[in-house]
Amino acid sequence: MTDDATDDVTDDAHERALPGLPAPAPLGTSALPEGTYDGAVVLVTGGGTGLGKAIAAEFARLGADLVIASRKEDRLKAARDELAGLGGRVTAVPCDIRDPERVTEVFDAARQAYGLPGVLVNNAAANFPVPAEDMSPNAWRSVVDITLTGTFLMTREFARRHLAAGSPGSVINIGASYAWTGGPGFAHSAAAKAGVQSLVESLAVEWAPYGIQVNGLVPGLMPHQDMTADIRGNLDRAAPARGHEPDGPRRELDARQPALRVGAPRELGWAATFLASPYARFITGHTLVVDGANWQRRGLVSPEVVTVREQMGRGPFGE
Ligand SMILES: CCCCCCCCC/C=C/C(=O)SCCNC(=O)CCNC(=O)[C@H](O)C(C)(C)COP(=O)(O)OP(=O)(O)OC[C@H]1O[C@@H](n2cnc3c(N)ncnc32)[C@H](O)[C@@H]1OP(=O)(O)O
Ligand SMILES: NC(=O)C1=CN([C@@H]2O[C@H](COP(=O)(O)OP(=O)(O)OC[C@H]3O[C@@H](n4cnc5c(N)ncnc54)[C@H](OP(=O)(O)O)[C@@H]3O)[C@@H](O)[C@H]2O)C=CC1
Repeated sequence: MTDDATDDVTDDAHERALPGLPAPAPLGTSALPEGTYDGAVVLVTGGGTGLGKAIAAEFARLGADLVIASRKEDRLKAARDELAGLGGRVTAVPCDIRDPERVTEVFDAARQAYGLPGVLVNNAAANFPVPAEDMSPNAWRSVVDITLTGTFLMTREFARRHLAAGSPGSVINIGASYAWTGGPGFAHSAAAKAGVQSLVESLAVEWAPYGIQVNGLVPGLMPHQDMTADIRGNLDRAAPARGHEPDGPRRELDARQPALRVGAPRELGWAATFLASPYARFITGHTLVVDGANWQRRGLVSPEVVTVREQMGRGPFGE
């Protein structure tokens, strides 16, 4: 199984003789002992694509049985076959996390296959760039319902079942740093991710007495082949490709990160396997950011202001 991001420092970094942050360890290696997740069941929403699949892969390498859940059955099945090659068993369950009944069914299917998942990774989310003044009520609802309400429904079901069973569990919510900074052009997603962040802090306290950990995990820019056309288009506008390797490494993206490289999806997977492991049992209510310090990069004088409409190549409002 591959992950898409480059391990190399950029051409720009070479030109400027700066190394940037070191490349990650090779795909397929792990800091955790072999078999750390033997006998564990890990449920990953959106585990059929992108970062969710990369997270699922790292749990699988350490012995976990996986349940992956999302709406599109074809992608889920392809990912199931790919992930099964890593050792553990994998079950794919079609589910729209906005629907509480479907959410119940995912947990029923997981229990039937392997038992109650001990780890839940709330990775599924929705996002597309749109100026706020153009956003329809349904566009807002769709992103907030998937990203925030879906995360809550999954987490609530997970906790109810663990509370009833008297068993411990670990929840990891995948966030985004614009929960803290705001996300111009992504007002719906940024607001939803701020809500997801808040859930981490509320629920960690509420459920620690029962043995349930709730943590956040925030990826920086981690391009992958499953990125939606909308998000990819946004990146292309922000950092135009230099004209070759359309699906290859994007060195112009690397040059815009303090690390002088984007993140590799496996770097997020490694962080997730640590947070849910026996070596992180006193960590709860915490959000770990895996972004090479990109979100702290700002100054009193920043690049010239370009409105979201201009960034998106849209005309003036109302025309
Ligand atoms: C600053 C830092 C930078 C950083 C930049 C990098 C960002 C990093 C952070 C990344 C965060 C992520 O979550 S990345 C994850 C991205 N992945 C995904 O989004 C995958 C899932 N997405 C989807 O399935 C779809 O995109 C989505 C629309 C959200 C959900 O599908 P649904 O079937 O529920 O909804 P639909 O019925 O199709 O559409 C619902 C409404 O949304 C509207 N809508 C849909 N796409 C639209 C669009 N592009 N522009 C406007 N409006 C849109 C439709 O017209 C509908 O409104 P009406 O016409 O009024 O009815
Ligand atoms: N890639 C990046 O650089 C960054 C990503 N993130 C976060 O990382 C996470 C993964 O993003 P990424 O892998 O890039 O994006 P993807 O678009 O690849 O993943 C989104 C996943 O969510 C699933 N999903 C969407 N809607 C629903 C729904 N209603 N019910 C169930 N599943 C759903 C999709 O599957 P399906 O369509 O089959 O339902 C898909 O597998 C997200 O939380 C995102 O916000 C944050 C910052 C940066």
